[in-house]
Amino acid sequence: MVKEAIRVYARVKPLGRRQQAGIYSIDDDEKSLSTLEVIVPHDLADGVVNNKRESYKFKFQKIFDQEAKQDVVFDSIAKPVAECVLAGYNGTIFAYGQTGSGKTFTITGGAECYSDRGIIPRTLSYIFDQLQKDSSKVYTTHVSYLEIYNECGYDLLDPRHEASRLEDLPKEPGSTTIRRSKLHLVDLAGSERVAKTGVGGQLLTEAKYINLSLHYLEQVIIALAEKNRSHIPYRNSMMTSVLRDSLGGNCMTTMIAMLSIDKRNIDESISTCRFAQRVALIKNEAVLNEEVDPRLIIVQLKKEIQELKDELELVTGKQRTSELSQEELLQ
Ligand SMILES: Nc1ncnc2c1ncn2[C@@H]1O[C@H](COP(=O)(O)OP(=O)(O)OP(=O)(O)O)[C@@H](O)[C@H]1O
Repeated sequence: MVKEAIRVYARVKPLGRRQQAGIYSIDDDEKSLSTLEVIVPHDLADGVVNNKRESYKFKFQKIFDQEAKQDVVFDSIAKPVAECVLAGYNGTIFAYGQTGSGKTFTITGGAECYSDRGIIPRTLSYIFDQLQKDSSKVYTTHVSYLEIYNECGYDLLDPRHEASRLEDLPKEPGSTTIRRSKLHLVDLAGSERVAKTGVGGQLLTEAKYINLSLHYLEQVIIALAEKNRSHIPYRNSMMTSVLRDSLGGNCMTTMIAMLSIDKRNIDESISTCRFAQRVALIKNEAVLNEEVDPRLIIVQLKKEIQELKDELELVTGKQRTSELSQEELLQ
């Protein structure tokens, strides 16, 4: 069993041409955790004397700055998780942050050039490369691509694109393998509050669902970070039900906090960092998912029975039939 806290990384999205950077600094220590310091200057509109905090410091496993390329992010964050999955542990990587902070770019990738591909394509090709190299084992893989929209699940690999209930969505069972592991690569919805989005109609309904499911995710995180909490409210939303194992369970989990250091988005970035610090308190216990395969046991038992039958026939000279007698059938 491997007991370790959820690993929390941060990635700073490059500034757009018209954006102005807020004041921040990164203290990237190779040997220990990295620190992000965000400075929010006092606003004179709040009065000359005010006690608002000016400097906020947050610790991360590592912080990827605006220059960080996709291959570096994959090597540091996703490769170790893929290695664990190949060894038989469950793994999850999820990206959290406000709209436009780079979650999809990091998890799926950008469409402009091949080197912009993100964690999903890189992890899949890495896993399949490793499977091909290892001829000593038999591997079975199941892939599902799930979208949760307004509390309904959609299997994106199913051309019918119909809404499904959680029980009906494809699972990754792997029941014929001896070691089975699940890998979740998750791109969450934007984390900003409904009030800030200023939308109505269908978009408002969507924003409310997003807020609600992120709210339930937050509740689960808070409950998990508290010591001695016996009830964790996983069943409140589809997302927390799906991620149940990944959060506070049998999984090696990694979170990427996506930060936009544009001046206007500093408040949202600070709230993303606060959320990340709570997530970093959660400890998961990953166990090797090793089990005896019932199909292999049946094959082994059949072989043993045949050998015993042959032996008996040799000793008694009588051939035994496997057909049941009338008496046995009636029992
Ligand atoms: N590290 C990066 N380098 C270059 N471009 C980036 C980077 N991160 C994000 N972008 C670009 O910024 C834009 C917004 O990013 P993205 O769509 O990934 O945000 P998001 O957090 O997934 O937003 P939403 O919550 O709306 O899904 C995209 O055009 C994306 O290509």
